[in-house]
Amino acid sequence: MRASLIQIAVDGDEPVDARRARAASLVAEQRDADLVVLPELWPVGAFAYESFAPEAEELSGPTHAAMSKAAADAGVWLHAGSIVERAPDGRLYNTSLVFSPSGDLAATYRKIHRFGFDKGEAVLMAAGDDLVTVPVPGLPLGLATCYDLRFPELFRGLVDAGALAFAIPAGWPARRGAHWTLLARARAVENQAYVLACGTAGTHAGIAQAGHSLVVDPWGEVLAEAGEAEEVLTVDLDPARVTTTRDQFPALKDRVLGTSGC
Ligand SMILES: NC(=O)CCC(=O)C(=O)O
Repeated sequence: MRASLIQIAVDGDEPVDARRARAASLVAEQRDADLVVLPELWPVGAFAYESFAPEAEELSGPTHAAMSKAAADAGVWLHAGSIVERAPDGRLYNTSLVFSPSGDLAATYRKIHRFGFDKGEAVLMAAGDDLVTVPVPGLPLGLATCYDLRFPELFRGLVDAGALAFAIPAGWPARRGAHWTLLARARAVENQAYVLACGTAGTHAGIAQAGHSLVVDPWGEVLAEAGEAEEVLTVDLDPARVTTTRDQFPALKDRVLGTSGC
């Protein structure tokens, strides 16, 4: 199984429509991949809070249309990163869209842990409350978004739901780049699962992005890591590696339920 992570640059001076068209053509080029992953809120920028409401879309909006076509053109499973979703009740969500190779919307995930404490996403958006896995053949994917990476209990829940890999789109700032790589490896090691962590490059709303998208195997080894600039990271995954890791070092079986509060 080949995965491509598209670490697209999200710069404030590029119009959203132009970036959407650019992302669609980058996805459509990934015909050799089985699975393609884009970052969090790449149309608008994860820290461009003032643009959230004006650029919010319905689930069936312009990003859905462009990504559905791109997935079908390339014939890939596409985790299209996330959009600012305007729900029918008017609330905004940070919502990930996953498309099948025929371009059908296979899953959505509304980010559970919102970033910003008492401002930004945490006050502008509503929180999701559903764990989501996607039955990608051979490699069931658990979904999480950016700040979710700091909450290990979410990932345990995804493992219990059958995930062998986690897809984590992000808009992670450069100033906490060390946390990004450390936490991505930790989630892989403790859950004995692949981590596909796709961030953004560029600078928007004055926040330089970390880049450094990475793919980590179930033993915690970094298989590939991007630099700071826009880049497509391609890596071959072996789903059997998850089961052999879990069989040969069966730490997940030693969990003592009830001690973690979940
Ligand atoms: N968009 C985000 O969720 C940012 C998360 C972040 O900056 C952090 O966890 O640190």
